[in-house]
Amino acid sequence: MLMLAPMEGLVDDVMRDILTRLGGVDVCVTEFVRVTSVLLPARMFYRLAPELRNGARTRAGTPVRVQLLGSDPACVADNAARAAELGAPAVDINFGCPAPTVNRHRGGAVLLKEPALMHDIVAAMRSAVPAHVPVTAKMRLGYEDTAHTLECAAAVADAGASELVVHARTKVEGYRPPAHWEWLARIREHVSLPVVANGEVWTIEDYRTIRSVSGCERVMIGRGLVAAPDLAQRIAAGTEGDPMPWAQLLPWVEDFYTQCRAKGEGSRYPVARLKQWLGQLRRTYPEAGQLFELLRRETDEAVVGLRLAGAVSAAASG
Ligand SMILES: Cc1cc2nc3c(=O)[nH]c(=O)nc-3n(C[C@H](O)[C@H](O)[C@H](O)COP(=O)(O)O)c2cc1C
Repeated sequence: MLMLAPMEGLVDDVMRDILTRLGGVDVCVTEFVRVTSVLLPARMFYRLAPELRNGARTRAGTPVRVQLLGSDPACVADNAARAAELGAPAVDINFGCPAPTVNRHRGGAVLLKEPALMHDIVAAMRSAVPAHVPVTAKMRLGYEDTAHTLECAAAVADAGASELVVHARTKVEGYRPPAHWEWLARIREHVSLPVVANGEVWTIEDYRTIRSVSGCERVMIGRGLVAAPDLAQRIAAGTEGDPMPWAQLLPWVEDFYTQCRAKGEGSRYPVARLKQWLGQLRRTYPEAGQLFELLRRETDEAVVGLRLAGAVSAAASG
C-alpha cells in the first residue's frame, strides 16, 4: 500500500487530484485541520478536504483521510466525530508537526514528550468515532531524541489506533537526511498495529530499501511524489525505468495551474503555487528549472498562463 503524505501548503485537493490521476496512490491524507477549543463548522473541513463532497475520494477514486492537529482530547475527539460524520473514511492525528507556533500551542511533535497525553487523545478519538471508521496517527521518532519512541508508539497502539505512520526522524532533525529507517523495524516489532514507513523515499530503489530495512508493507511518500509525480505509478506497475518525460508531464502542470486559477483565491495564488511546484520538480527535471527561471519575475496570472501554454506546445512539437 502506498500513501500520499499530508503536506500543508503543498498537497491540497488540486495536487491530490493530479497525483492520484497519475496513478499508484492508494490513500491520501489532508493537510492538518487545526483544532483548538471549539467544534469546527463543516465549512472548515470542506475547505481543507473538498473531497468530502465527493464521497471523500479524489476524482480518480482514491480515498482521502482527514488529519487533525490538537492536544485537548475531548475537543480533538468531537472534531474527529464531525470529520467522520462528514464522510471521512479515517481520521488521523498529527504528532509530528515541527512548526514552532503549533508546538507552542502544544500541538504536533511537542506531544511526543507526553506519551500519556498521546494515549488519551487517541483513546478519546477512538471512542467518539464510529467503530467502522479507523483512527490513525502520524508521529516522528521523538522530539529531541529517541528516548521515548517505543513508548509513544505503544501509547498510540494501546489507545486503539488502527495504523501508525512514522516519519523516521526526530523533530529537531527537521527534514535533514538521513531518515532512520532502521528505527521503523524496531517500532514495528514493538507494537501490534500496522506501521507505515515514511521519510526520504525519492526513487523506486528507496522504496524497495525502506520496505526491506523496515519490514513495513505500507509506505507513505511526500516530497518524492511531488518531485517525481509518476513515482507511485511506476512503483505500482513494478516497472523499472526513468520518470515520465517532461513533455508528457507538462500538460499535467498546466492542468494543475488551471485548477489553481479556478479556486478564485486571487491572481497571486495560482502563480505562487505553480512556482512552488516547479521548484520541487527541478529535483527531477532540469526543464522545470528553466521554466521556473522564465516565470521567476512574472506575477500576472494571465501572462503566466500564456507562457505555460507556450511551453506545453513547444514541448509537444518536440
Ligand atoms: C511542506 C510540508 C508540509 C507538511 N505538512 C504536514 C502535515 O500537514 N501533516 C503531517 O502529518 N505531516 C506534514 N509534513 C510531513 C510529511 O507528511 C512527511 O512526513 C515528511 O515530508 C517526510 O516524508 P517525505 O520524505 O516522503 O517527504 C509536511 C512536510 C512538508 C515538507
